[in-house]
Amino acid sequence: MNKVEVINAYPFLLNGEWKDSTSERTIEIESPSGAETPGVQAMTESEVNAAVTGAKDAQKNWARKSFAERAQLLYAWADELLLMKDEIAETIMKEVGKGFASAEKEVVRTADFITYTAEEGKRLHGELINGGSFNSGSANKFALVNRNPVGVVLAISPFNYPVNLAAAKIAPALIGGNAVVFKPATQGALSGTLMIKALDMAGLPSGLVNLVTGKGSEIGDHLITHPQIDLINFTGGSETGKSISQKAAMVPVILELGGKDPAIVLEDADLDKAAADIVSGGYSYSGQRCTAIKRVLVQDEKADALVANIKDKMDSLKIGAPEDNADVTPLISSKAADYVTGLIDNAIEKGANVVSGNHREGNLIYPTLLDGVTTDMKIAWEEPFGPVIPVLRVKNVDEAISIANESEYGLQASIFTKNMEQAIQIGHELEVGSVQVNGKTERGPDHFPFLGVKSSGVGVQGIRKGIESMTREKVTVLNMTQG
Ligand SMILES: NC(=O)c1ccc[n+]([C@@H]2O[C@H](COP(=O)([O-])OP(=O)(O)OC[C@H]3O[C@@H](n4cnc5c(N)ncnc54)[C@H](O)[C@@H]3O)[C@@H](O)[C@H]2O)c1
Repeated sequence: MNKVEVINAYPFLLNGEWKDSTSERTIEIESPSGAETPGVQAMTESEVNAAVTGAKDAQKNWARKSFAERAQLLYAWADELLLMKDEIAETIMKEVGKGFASAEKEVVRTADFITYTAEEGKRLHGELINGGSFNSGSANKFALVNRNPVGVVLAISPFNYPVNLAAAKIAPALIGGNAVVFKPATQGALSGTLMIKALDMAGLPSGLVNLVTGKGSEIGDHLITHPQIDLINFTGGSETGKSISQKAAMVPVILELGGKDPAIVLEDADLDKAAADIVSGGYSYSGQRCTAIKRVLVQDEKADALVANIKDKMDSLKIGAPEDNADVTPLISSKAADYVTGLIDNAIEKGANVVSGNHREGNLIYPTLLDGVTTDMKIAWEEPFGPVIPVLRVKNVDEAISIANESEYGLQASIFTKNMEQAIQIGHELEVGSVQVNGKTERGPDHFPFLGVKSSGVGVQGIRKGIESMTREKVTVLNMTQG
């Protein structure tokens, strides 16, 4: 392979070669903490076309390989990633403002994800169905059901886990026999490029994964509507996701979108545990997580005690620079910080009490706790993607369920109670993909199924489900000669 050595802007990988764009345009990456970073190439439409057609060609050979052969590439990729752990973690830290220790964890988790995916792929054994088990069927018919690749997967990832959420699309796609066109988020593209460099070092066949860089708003539509894209696997905001799914027409989509995950705290809850989980679930990485706790619904009787407990625990949050491993760091952009400030201001205007926070230095928003939030405030419904938690006091369980379900989102929900039976009953009522009983909302471990309903997504991921979602069943019917 050629070396990735351009200083001003990273090259992209197209059909086995690291290249600069003929557009001679590059895109600057603005570091949230003001660190110096290179940019990425603004690819032209014809380069994007070459990425898709190159992937289409490479996929044919790859699909002929056995699961065990495909797994070898993934094992080697995981090894290379770990060798590059420090370099990638430093890039994540600078590019998206994540604390160094968390960035390192992201790389290690990604290597684990890739290795597990290789193992899981080897266990896709297919199925044999006997026709005689259907009343009017025949015992002389057998269906052999195998999983075949869909073809070329377009993987579009968000900024917040630029390595993990990208590999969570690429690895299952590859083990399933697909090729991938990978478009990272602009902030996240440097970490994404290094991750692909590791894959290239691991022996990636030419064209099997092509890297496309450029602004989503400029090349996104061209990519999504490209006739040789066979499946779109997107993680990002709900509005972008909805627009992608409309434009994709008959092309299957997997969408992991926004959330407004509630922590529902019942009167018998262990308040200390609930408060600790709300603080880490709501404020870590400044709340820039799809599964961050984004609202608290607490029964009136326990609200004062819970709010006081959360406030106490917020004192231990480290606020500042990603280089110092702070929990709360500057938000990804000034636009993102303005949005969060707007939500806080709207809540205060409408009568919410600031228990803690509401202080801003540049893009750094101090962890903010708002009490007395009511359903006429924007913060009750909108996803801040920042370090602010609204507390809504409810009369009873029914009101908590009703407010939880009124949201357009349905990613996850937490229920804190000692009554398991009640937790399970409430869980059944909640319109979300996953319910966490006595734990914060979070993704993973990565082999658990992961999905959102309503505006939070379409399709299921989580290692095995991800492989299944990016392959399709192929049925071969054997009609045996009658004896
Ligand atoms: N459900 C999940 O698993 C999950 C995980 C992480 C983040 N998210 C969500 O992602 C959002 C934050 O991430 P973000 O700010 O990077 O999201 P975003 O929607 O701004 O961008 C996501 C990706 O889409 C690309 N994009 C933008 N416009 C496009 C277009 N017109 N066509 C094609 N691609 C386009 C971007 O370049 C980026 O790669 C939050 O809403 C968060 O909840 C969801």
